[in-house]
Amino acid sequence: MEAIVQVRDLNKRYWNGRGVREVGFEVRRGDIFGLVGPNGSGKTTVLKLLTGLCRADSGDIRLFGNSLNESFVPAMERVGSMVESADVYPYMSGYANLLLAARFYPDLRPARIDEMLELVGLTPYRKEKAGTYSLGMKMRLALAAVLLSDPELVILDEPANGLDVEGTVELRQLIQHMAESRGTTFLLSSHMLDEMERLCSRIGFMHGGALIREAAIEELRGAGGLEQAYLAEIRRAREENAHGAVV
Ligand SMILES: Nc1ncnc2c1ncn2[C@@H]1O[C@H](COP(=O)(O)OP(=O)(O)OP(=O)(O)O)[C@@H](O)[C@H]1O
Repeated sequence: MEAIVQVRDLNKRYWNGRGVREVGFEVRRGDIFGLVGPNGSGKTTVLKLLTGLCRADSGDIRLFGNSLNESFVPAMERVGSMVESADVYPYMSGYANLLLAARFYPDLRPARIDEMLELVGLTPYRKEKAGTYSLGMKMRLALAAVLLSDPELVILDEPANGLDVEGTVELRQLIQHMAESRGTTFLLSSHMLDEMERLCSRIGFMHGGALIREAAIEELRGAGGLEQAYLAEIRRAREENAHGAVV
């Protein structure tokens, strides 16, 4: 399977000395790759580096084979992302928000906006100002904007944040449907281990700015599940840290 995301020796150090170091992984077409790890372990930083929201100190990022440094536009044109914020314009209706997002894609069929509103369950609220939406509804609207252009790679930071149970299940079904039917590739981060176990095909464990393990979900399920593996990995990394190992 074609590698859609290739990350090698990625380093980013913020002014306070924290960030990510020597991160490397690959995501293949149709994979649903989940990054998990404690608060501050570097998940969002990796996703920000991959979407050009911040610049790496060193390392190589390739999306669809195009280097982010050398060919940013070809690397990003088939990517949809929602990292750090699910921004919506509060004084515009849900529909108008999507209309605004659609201006970046001149070839988009107008009906696509209605389809996306239906997909994320916002059709009944399409005329209401997005400022009146709940957190979960704003998340759904932002997700609809990400999916408008039918991206081949979707990068989402904590996508289930603020979603209710039904919304979480719908999001999972939507992601799985897109991965299976269209071969859409997903790179996600989340703290919801149960959800990640149900959804993802591969998991990357982050700790202290490093990617400490990568595993197929079947391997983790066979060995007692994601939560158990997660706790064991984090404990091991902390112990190694305490003994002076670089983690
Ligand atoms: N703009 C910034 N300036 C300085 N330090 C930062 C900045 N952004 C992140 N950091 C630090 O880099 C480290 C990684 O943060 P990051 O947000 O990537 O972690 P995370 O795994 O996404 O955390 P969470 O699960 O809490 O969202 C943390 O120690 C954080 O304090």
